[in-house]
Amino acid sequence: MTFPLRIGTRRSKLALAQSGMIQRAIGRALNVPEAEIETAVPLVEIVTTGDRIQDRRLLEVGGKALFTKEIEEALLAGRIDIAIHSMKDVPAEQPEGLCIAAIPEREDARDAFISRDFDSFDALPFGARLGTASLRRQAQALALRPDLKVEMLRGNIDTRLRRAADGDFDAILLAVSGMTRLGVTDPIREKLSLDAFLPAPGQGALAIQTRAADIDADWVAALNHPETALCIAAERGAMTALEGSCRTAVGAYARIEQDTLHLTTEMLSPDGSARWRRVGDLFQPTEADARALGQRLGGEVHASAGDQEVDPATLDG
Ligand SMILES: NCc1[nH]cc(CCC(=O)O)c1CC(=O)O
Repeated sequence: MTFPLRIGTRRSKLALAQSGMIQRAIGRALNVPEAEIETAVPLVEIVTTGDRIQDRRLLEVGGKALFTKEIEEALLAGRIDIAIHSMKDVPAEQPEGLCIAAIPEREDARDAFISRDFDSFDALPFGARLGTASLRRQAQALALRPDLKVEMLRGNIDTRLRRAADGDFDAILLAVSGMTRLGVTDPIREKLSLDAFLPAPGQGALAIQTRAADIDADWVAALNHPETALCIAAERGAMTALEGSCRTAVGAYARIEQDTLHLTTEMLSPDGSARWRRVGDLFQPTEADARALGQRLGGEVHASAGDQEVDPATLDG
């Protein structure tokens, strides 16, 4: 790989924060002097169709692909060399010619409880208003507290935090990782348990996307965190089998302890009244083993949930 190594990024604060982190990590891995990083590993800002569209309904029709299309085109056309995505927003299949070359060490995978007036999820009063755009978080919250009134909360992290601070909701839920990367952790009142709020597949991890031909580039191995990659293989195996998307209440979380990978995966009905969960272990798995475990457990969950597929509601995250 020759310099410059151009990182394509959206202009959102979160995208810029994530791209900046990876820019510095690549600089360190390739021994680029601090003063030369901006020229050796430049950030190239790309405005996507998703960023341009103001109309919510059009965004819902186009889906998340609207936020990645121009970036992937720029990779394929050779205008940029690297793109960084939140793993949980990356679809199961990569476009022809592109790949996820590296997965850096995962941040905290938990969901955060944010509230102006209440210290914890359990402290919410009867009938409290909870803001989220995620069907998974809605279902998991209602499974514990069917009395809560779940309301749609859209927008970027700053917008959502402002609405929580304004008291538009009694509480909101966001990924700890996004807030940490933005450097705004003060509003977190509680980090929710991984068991009750089993995260979305890939939550807290980043995906480093390149052209398939660059998969063995020298910086790739330096950025990849093998344990995280194993966990993500398991979680995304489950996601694929569950046909998980932003429109289903699906969770999957894997961790490695003493060489053993532990995977939990589940699906819930949107109102949280039904929950199908499987757990499994593998000792010293390869990525293919981890993916196969995920597919098997996800397939079992999918089979148990049967026809009770969740309604394709207009929720995401
Ligand atoms: N659905 C939006 C989204 N996609 C990625 C993140 C940040 C968390 C991550 O990196 O996994 C968020 C915000 C959130 O869920 O709070």
